[in-house]
Amino acid sequence: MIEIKDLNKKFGKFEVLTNINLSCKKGECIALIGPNGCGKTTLIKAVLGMVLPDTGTIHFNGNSVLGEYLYREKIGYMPQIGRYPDNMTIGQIIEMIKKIRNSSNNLDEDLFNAFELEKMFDKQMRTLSGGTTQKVSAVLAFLFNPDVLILDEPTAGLDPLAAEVLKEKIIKEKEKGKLILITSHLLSELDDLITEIIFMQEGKVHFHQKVDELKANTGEEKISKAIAKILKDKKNESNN
Ligand SMILES: Nc1ncnc2c1ncn2[C@@H]1O[C@H](COP(=O)(O)OP(=O)(O)OP(=O)(O)O)[C@@H](O)[C@H]1O
Repeated sequence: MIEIKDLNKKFGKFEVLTNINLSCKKGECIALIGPNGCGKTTLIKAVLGMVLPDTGTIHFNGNSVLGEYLYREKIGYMPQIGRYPDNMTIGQIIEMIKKIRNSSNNLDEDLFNAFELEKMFDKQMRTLSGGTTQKVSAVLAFLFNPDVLILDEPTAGLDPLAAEVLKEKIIKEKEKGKLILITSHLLSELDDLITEIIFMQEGKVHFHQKVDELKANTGEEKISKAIAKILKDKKNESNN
């Protein structure tokens, strides 16, 4: 579904992405993880066409994304921090996006209903708490029933109940065969969610593995412990 080959990106002299090769298939829920500043958001933005790579290719359903935009209709994107016009209300934002998208897909209002945004329809965006703004971003990402969901730290700022609602929704969409790409620093949250892990470090893909293999190889049940073990083993290898 998404194929990335030999991708490189520099900001000035700073190499943000180095020789990235990845293949992401439908039906998988893939966690993109790694330390702050390792290039996760830049990689996501390259897939969305918001960052232009210096070299390398990205294909979506077999077609190069370079210079294209229609493929984005198939992607629901929840940014790390959603920015919206301050004076518009929640209702106006949602209606505006619906008009712009003019989508023939059935609307998916599960999250809109679960987060009870109807009650806040007339609230201006500038008056919203960070968590409520996140809820608006989540609703918009899922609203047009996209085949692919790219969620950049989706539960950051959400209260535990809302985070659980979102997690259940992610699982439901994965089971429908969609591809879900999710970045998170909260590894404990990913345990019952994800099928694969891409671990990035300093702009490179350190490893891309199925969760089952990762657990079997490390003998750990928890993703956080399995990753810690791999990093520790690598460190020991390079010290010897
Ligand atoms: N437009 C830009 N111009 C210059 N440098 C940038 C730009 N966007 C990102 N960077 C730099 O690229 C590096 C990777 O940033 P990126 O946001 O992709 O990291 P991340 O892995 O998503 O981090 P975090 O976990 O903190 O969200 C950082 O050093 C960042 O400062």
